[in-house]
Amino acid sequence: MTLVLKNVTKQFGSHKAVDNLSLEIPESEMFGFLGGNGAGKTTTFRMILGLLDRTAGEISWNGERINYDKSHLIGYLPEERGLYPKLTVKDQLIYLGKLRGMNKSSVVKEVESWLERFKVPEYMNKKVEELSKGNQQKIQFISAIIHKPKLLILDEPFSGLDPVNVEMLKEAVVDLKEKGTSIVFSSHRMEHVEELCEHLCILHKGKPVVQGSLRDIKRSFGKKNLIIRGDEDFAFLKDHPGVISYKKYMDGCTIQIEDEDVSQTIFSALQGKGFIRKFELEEPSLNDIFIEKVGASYE
Ligand SMILES: Nc1ncnc2c1ncn2[C@@H]1O[C@H](COP(=O)(O)OP(=O)(O)OP(=O)(O)O)[C@@H](O)[C@H]1O
Repeated sequence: MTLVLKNVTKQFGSHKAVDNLSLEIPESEMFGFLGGNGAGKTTTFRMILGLLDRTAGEISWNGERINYDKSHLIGYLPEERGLYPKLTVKDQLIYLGKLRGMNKSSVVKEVESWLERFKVPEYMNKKVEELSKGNQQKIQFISAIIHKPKLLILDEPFSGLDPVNVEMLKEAVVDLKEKGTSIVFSSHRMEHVEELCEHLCILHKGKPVVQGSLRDIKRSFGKKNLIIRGDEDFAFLKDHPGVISYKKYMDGCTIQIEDEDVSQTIFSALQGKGFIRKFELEEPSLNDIFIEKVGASYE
Protein backbone atom coordinates (compact mmCIF):
# COMPACT_ATOMS: atom_id res chain seq x y z
CA MET A 1 0.00 0.00 0.00
CA THR A 2 2.58 2.57 -1.04
CA LEU A 3 1.52 6.19 -1.44
CA VAL A 4 3.29 7.76 -4.41
CA LEU A 5 3.38 11.41 -5.47
CA LYS A 6 5.09 12.07 -8.77
CA ASN A 7 5.96 15.60 -9.86
CA VAL A 8 2.88 17.02 -8.20
CA THR A 9 2.18 20.72 -8.69
CA LYS A 10 -0.71 22.89 -7.53
CA GLN A 11 -1.13 26.35 -8.84
CA PHE A 12 -3.60 28.91 -7.49
CA GLY A 13 -3.68 31.58 -10.19
CA SER A 14 -0.06 32.42 -10.79
CA HIS A 15 1.02 31.17 -7.35
CA LYS A 16 2.57 27.71 -7.11
CA ALA A 17 1.47 26.39 -3.72
CA VAL A 18 3.10 23.00 -4.41
CA ASP A 19 5.91 22.82 -6.92
CA ASN A 20 7.00 19.54 -8.50
CA LEU A 21 6.80 17.40 -5.38
CA SER A 22 7.70 13.70 -5.55
CA LEU A 23 7.39 11.40 -2.55
CA GLU A 24 7.05 7.72 -1.78
CA ILE A 25 5.56 6.56 1.51
CA PRO A 26 5.61 2.80 2.09
CA GLU A 27 3.14 0.81 4.16
CA SER A 28 3.37 1.02 7.94
CA GLU A 29 5.57 4.06 7.81
CA MET A 30 5.36 7.30 9.76
CA PHE A 31 6.26 10.14 7.45
CA GLY A 32 6.84 13.71 8.65
CA PHE A 33 5.88 16.64 6.55
CA LEU A 34 7.49 19.86 7.68
CA GLY A 35 7.39 23.39 6.44
CA GLY A 36 6.80 26.94 7.55
CA ASN A 37 3.43 28.66 7.30
CA GLY A 38 2.14 28.57 3.77
CA ALA A 39 4.72 26.00 2.63
CA GLY A 40 2.09 23.84 0.94
CA LYS A 41 1.48 21.03 3.43
CA THR A 42 -2.30 21.26 3.69
CA THR A 43 -2.60 21.74 -0.07
CA THR A 44 -0.61 18.51 -0.57
CA PHE A 45 -2.85 16.61 1.85
CA ARG A 46 -5.97 17.84 0.08
CA MET A 47 -4.58 16.67 -3.24
CA ILE A 48 -3.66 13.26 -1.81
CA LEU A 49 -7.22 12.87 -0.54
CA GLY A 50 -8.75 14.00 -3.81
CA LEU A 51 -10.35 17.06 -2.17
CA LEU A 52 -8.40 19.35 -4.48
CA ASP A 53 -7.40 18.79 -8.10
CA ARG A 54 -3.76 18.80 -9.05
CA THR A 55 -2.46 21.20 -11.68
CA ALA A 56 0.09 18.58 -12.75
CA GLY A 57 1.59 15.27 -11.63
CA GLU A 58 0.31 11.93 -10.41
CA ILE A 59 -0.82 10.65 -7.02
CA SER A 60 -1.52 6.99 -6.39
CA TRP A 61 -2.02 4.69 -3.46
CA ASN A 62 -1.27 1.07 -4.14
CA GLY A 63 -1.28 2.00 -7.80
CA GLU A 64 -4.76 3.55 -7.74
CA ARG A 65 -6.25 7.00 -7.28
CA ILE A 66 -7.75 7.85 -3.93
CA ASN A 67 -11.42 8.69 -4.19
CA TYR A 68 -14.62 8.40 -2.24
CA ASP A 69 -14.90 4.62 -2.50
CA LYS A 70 -11.72 4.30 -0.43
CA SER A 71 -12.96 6.48 2.43
CA HIS A 72 -13.32 3.46 4.74
CA LEU A 73 -9.56 2.87 4.33
CA ILE A 74 -8.48 6.44 4.95
CA GLY A 75 -8.45 8.68 7.99
CA TYR A 76 -7.98 12.43 7.93
CA LEU A 77 -7.54 14.93 10.72
CA PRO A 78 -7.97 18.25 8.91
CA GLU A 79 -6.24 21.42 9.92
CA GLU A 80 -9.53 23.23 10.33
CA ARG A 81 -11.09 21.15 13.06
CA GLY A 82 -14.81 20.77 12.74
CA LEU A 83 -17.21 18.75 14.81
CA TYR A 84 -20.92 19.35 15.25
CA PRO A 85 -21.07 21.38 18.47
CA LYS A 86 -24.62 20.41 19.44
CA LEU A 87 -24.19 16.67 19.05
CA THR A 88 -22.96 14.46 21.84
CA VAL A 89 -19.58 12.81 21.41
CA LYS A 90 -21.32 9.46 21.06
CA ASP A 91 -23.83 10.57 18.39
CA GLN A 92 -21.12 12.46 16.54
CA LEU A 93 -18.84 9.45 16.35
CA ILE A 94 -21.66 7.04 15.50
CA TYR A 95 -22.55 9.30 12.58
CA LEU A 96 -18.97 9.54 11.34
CA GLY A 97 -18.28 5.84 11.92
CA LYS A 98 -21.36 4.89 9.92
CA LEU A 99 -20.19 7.06 7.04
CA ARG A 100 -17.13 4.84 6.95
CA GLY A 101 -19.11 1.64 6.85
CA MET A 102 -19.17 0.72 10.55
CA ASN A 103 -22.24 -0.43 12.45
CA LYS A 104 -23.46 1.34 15.57
CA SER A 105 -22.39 -1.26 18.11
CA SER A 106 -18.85 -1.52 16.78
CA VAL A 107 -18.55 2.29 16.81
CA VAL A 108 -19.74 2.46 20.42
CA LYS A 109 -17.28 -0.25 21.44
CA GLU A 110 -14.41 1.58 19.79
CA VAL A 111 -15.45 4.95 21.24
CA GLU A 112 -15.63 3.50 24.74
CA SER A 113 -12.20 2.05 24.45
CA TRP A 114 -10.66 5.24 23.00
CA LEU A 115 -12.29 7.53 25.58
CA GLU A 116 -11.00 5.21 28.27
CA ARG A 117 -7.52 5.29 26.75
CA PHE A 118 -7.60 9.09 26.53
CA LYS A 119 -8.78 9.20 30.16
CA VAL A 120 -12.07 10.95 29.38
CA PRO A 121 -14.75 8.21 29.58
CA GLU A 122 -17.19 10.78 31.04
CA TYR A 123 -17.34 12.60 27.70
CA MET A 124 -19.39 9.92 25.97
CA ASN A 125 -22.70 11.72 26.42
CA LYS A 126 -21.43 15.30 26.56
CA LYS A 127 -22.09 17.74 23.79
CA VAL A 128 -19.00 18.62 21.77
CA GLU A 129 -19.47 22.33 22.58
CA GLU A 130 -19.11 21.53 26.29
CA LEU A 131 -15.54 20.27 25.79
CA SER A 132 -12.38 22.33 25.82
CA LYS A 133 -10.60 22.86 22.51
CA GLY A 134 -7.89 20.32 23.31
CA ASN A 135 -10.45 17.72 24.31
CA GLN A 136 -12.45 18.39 21.15
CA GLN A 137 -9.26 17.66 19.29
CA LYS A 138 -8.96 14.28 20.97
CA ILE A 139 -12.51 13.50 19.85
CA GLN A 140 -11.68 14.60 16.33
CA PHE A 141 -8.61 12.37 16.40
CA ILE A 142 -10.84 9.45 17.43
CA SER A 143 -13.15 10.27 14.53
CA ALA A 144 -10.17 10.04 12.14
CA ILE A 145 -9.07 6.60 13.31
CA ILE A 146 -12.22 4.89 14.60
CA HIS A 147 -12.52 2.78 11.44
CA LYS A 148 -8.88 1.61 11.64
CA PRO A 149 -7.71 3.24 8.42
CA LYS A 150 -4.80 1.88 6.38
CA LEU A 151 -3.69 5.40 5.51
CA LEU A 152 -3.91 8.21 8.04
CA ILE A 153 -3.26 11.86 7.29
CA LEU A 154 -2.88 14.15 10.27
CA ASP A 155 -2.59 17.89 9.73
CA GLU A 156 -0.87 19.33 12.81
CA PRO A 157 -2.22 16.65 15.16
CA PHE A 158 -0.45 17.92 18.27
CA SER A 159 -1.12 21.63 17.99
CA GLY A 160 -3.04 23.12 20.89
CA LEU A 161 -2.59 20.09 23.15
CA ASP A 162 -0.96 20.14 26.55
CA PRO A 163 2.16 17.97 27.03
CA VAL A 164 0.24 15.10 28.67
CA ASN A 165 -2.23 14.95 25.81
CA VAL A 166 0.57 15.24 23.24
CA GLU A 167 2.16 12.12 24.76
CA MET A 168 -1.17 10.29 24.76
CA LEU A 169 -1.76 11.07 21.11
CA LYS A 170 1.81 10.20 20.15
CA GLU A 171 1.47 6.79 21.77
CA ALA A 172 -1.79 6.22 19.94
CA VAL A 173 -0.18 7.15 16.63
CA VAL A 174 2.78 4.84 17.24
CA ASP A 175 0.40 1.96 18.07
CA LEU A 176 -1.52 2.53 14.84
CA LYS A 177 1.70 2.51 12.87
CA GLU A 178 2.79 -0.72 14.51
CA LYS A 179 -0.51 -2.29 13.54
CA GLY A 180 0.19 -1.45 9.89
CA THR A 181 -1.29 2.01 9.26
CA SER A 182 0.77 4.35 7.08
CA ILE A 183 0.77 7.76 8.66
CA VAL A 184 1.64 11.11 7.16
CA PHE A 185 1.62 14.03 9.51
CA SER A 186 2.51 17.67 9.28
CA SER A 187 4.01 19.66 12.07
CA HIS A 188 5.85 22.81 12.91
CA ARG A 189 7.39 21.02 15.86
CA MET A 190 10.68 19.50 14.82
CA GLU A 191 11.07 17.41 17.95
CA HIS A 192 7.84 15.54 17.24
CA VAL A 193 9.02 14.58 13.78
CA GLU A 194 12.45 13.73 15.13
CA GLU A 195 10.92 11.41 17.66
CA LEU A 196 8.35 9.70 15.47
CA CYS A 197 9.45 9.61 11.84
CA GLU A 198 11.95 7.54 9.91
CA HIS A 199 11.46 9.60 6.78
CA LEU A 200 10.53 13.22 6.23
CA CYS A 201 10.27 16.04 3.80
CA ILE A 202 10.74 19.73 4.47
CA LEU A 203 8.70 21.85 2.10
CA HIS A 204 9.60 25.43 1.44
CA LYS A 205 7.45 27.60 -0.81
CA GLY A 206 5.96 24.44 -2.26
CA LYS A 207 9.30 22.81 -3.04
CA PRO A 208 10.94 19.95 -1.17
CA VAL A 209 14.22 21.34 0.19
CA VAL A 210 15.17 18.40 2.39
CA GLN A 211 13.95 14.87 1.85
CA GLY A 212 14.93 11.37 2.93
CA SER A 213 15.56 9.34 6.04
CA LEU A 214 16.10 11.26 9.25
CA ARG A 215 19.40 9.47 9.81
CA ASP A 216 20.78 10.25 6.33
CA ILE A 217 19.59 13.86 6.51
CA LYS A 218 21.41 14.38 9.79
CA ARG A 219 24.57 12.65 8.58
CA SER A 220 24.74 14.52 5.32
CA PHE A 221 24.23 17.86 7.06
CA GLY A 222 27.83 17.46 8.25
CA LYS A 223 27.90 19.97 11.05
CA LYS A 224 27.57 18.78 14.59
CA ASN A 225 26.71 20.30 17.94
CA LEU A 226 29.11 20.27 20.83
CA ILE A 227 27.55 20.72 24.24
CA ILE A 228 29.87 21.98 26.95
CA ARG A 229 28.81 22.55 30.54
CA GLY A 230 31.07 24.00 33.20
CA ASP A 231 31.69 27.15 35.21
CA GLU A 232 34.30 28.70 32.93
CA ASP A 233 33.66 31.47 30.46
CA PHE A 234 33.87 29.62 27.16
CA ALA A 235 33.50 32.70 24.96
CA PHE A 236 37.10 32.30 23.74
CA LEU A 237 35.90 29.27 21.74
CA LYS A 238 33.98 31.58 19.37
CA ASP A 239 37.25 32.16 17.50
CA HIS A 240 38.41 28.56 17.62
CA PRO A 241 39.06 27.17 14.13
CA GLY A 242 36.12 25.12 12.85
CA VAL A 243 33.51 26.77 15.11
CA ILE A 244 30.50 27.93 13.10
CA SER A 245 28.34 29.36 15.82
CA TYR A 246 28.41 29.81 19.56
CA LYS A 247 25.44 29.95 21.90
CA LYS A 248 25.92 30.87 25.54
CA TYR A 249 23.90 29.15 28.26
CA MET A 250 23.75 29.91 31.99
CA ASP A 251 25.84 26.85 32.70
CA GLY A 252 28.04 26.65 29.62
CA CYS A 253 27.62 26.79 25.87
CA THR A 254 26.52 24.87 22.79
CA ILE A 255 28.73 25.22 19.76
CA GLN A 256 28.08 24.29 16.18
CA ILE A 257 31.24 22.83 14.66
CA GLU A 258 32.26 21.88 11.15
CA ASP A 259 33.09 18.25 11.91
CA GLU A 260 34.05 15.78 14.58
CA ASP A 261 37.76 16.62 14.40
CA VAL A 262 37.04 20.13 15.69
CA SER A 263 35.74 18.61 18.93
CA GLN A 264 39.19 17.07 19.49
CA THR A 265 40.97 20.39 19.16
CA ILE A 266 38.41 22.06 21.42
CA PHE A 267 38.88 19.28 23.95
CA SER A 268 42.62 20.03 23.97
CA ALA A 269 41.97 23.77 24.24
CA LEU A 270 39.90 23.15 27.36
CA GLN A 271 42.66 21.28 29.20
CA GLY A 272 43.56 23.09 32.40
CA LYS A 273 40.54 25.41 32.11
CA GLY A 274 38.74 24.15 35.19
CA PHE A 275 36.09 21.53 35.75
CA ILE A 276 33.99 20.52 32.73
CA ARG A 277 30.76 18.83 33.77
CA LYS A 278 29.69 17.84 30.29
CA PHE A 279 31.39 17.53 26.94
CA GLU A 280 29.13 15.89 24.41
CA LEU A 281 29.06 15.70 20.66
CA GLU A 282 25.57 15.50 19.12
CA GLU A 283 24.09 15.10 15.67
CA PRO A 284 22.52 18.35 14.45
CA SER A 285 18.90 18.68 15.46
CA LEU A 286 16.17 18.86 12.87
CA ASN A 287 15.61 22.35 14.17
CA ASP A 288 19.17 23.33 13.14
CA ILE A 289 18.59 21.82 9.71
CA PHE A 290 15.21 23.50 9.26
CA ILE A 291 16.55 26.89 10.27
CA GLU A 292 19.46 26.62 7.86
CA LYS A 293 17.41 25.36 4.90
CA VAL A 294 14.30 27.46 5.41
CA GLY A 295 15.05 30.18 7.92
CA ALA A 296 17.38 32.27 5.77
CA SER A 297 14.63 33.16 3.32
CA TYR A 298 12.48 34.64 6.13
CA GLU A 299 14.91 37.52 6.46
N1 LIG B 1 -7.87 27.81 -1.98
C1 LIG B 1 -6.77 28.56 -2.13
N2 LIG B 1 -6.75 29.60 -2.98
C2 LIG B 1 -5.64 30.36 -3.16
N3 LIG B 1 -4.48 30.13 -2.52
C3 LIG B 1 -4.44 29.12 -1.66
C4 LIG B 1 -5.57 28.27 -1.41
N4 LIG B 1 -5.23 27.33 -0.49
C5 LIG B 1 -3.94 27.58 -0.17
N5 LIG B 1 -3.47 28.65 -0.86
C6 LIG B 1 -2.09 29.18 -0.80
O1 LIG B 1 -1.20 28.10 -1.00
C7 LIG B 1 -0.06 28.23 -0.17
C8 LIG B 1 0.12 26.97 0.64
O2 LIG B 1 -0.91 26.90 1.62
P1 LIG B 1 -1.07 25.67 2.60
O3 LIG B 1 -2.31 25.89 3.41
O4 LIG B 1 -0.97 24.41 1.83
O5 LIG B 1 0.23 25.81 3.53
P2 LIG B 1 0.63 25.03 4.86
O6 LIG B 1 2.01 24.52 4.64
O7 LIG B 1 -0.41 24.04 5.22
O8 LIG B 1 0.68 26.24 5.89
P3 LIG B 1 0.36 26.33 7.49
O9 LIG B 1 1.51 25.66 8.17
O10 LIG B 1 0.36 27.79 7.71
O11 LIG B 1 -0.94 25.66 7.73
C9 LIG B 1 -0.25 29.50 0.64
O12 LIG B 1 0.45 30.54 0.02
C10 LIG B 1 -1.75 29.73 0.57
O13 LIG B 1 -2.06 31.10 0.66
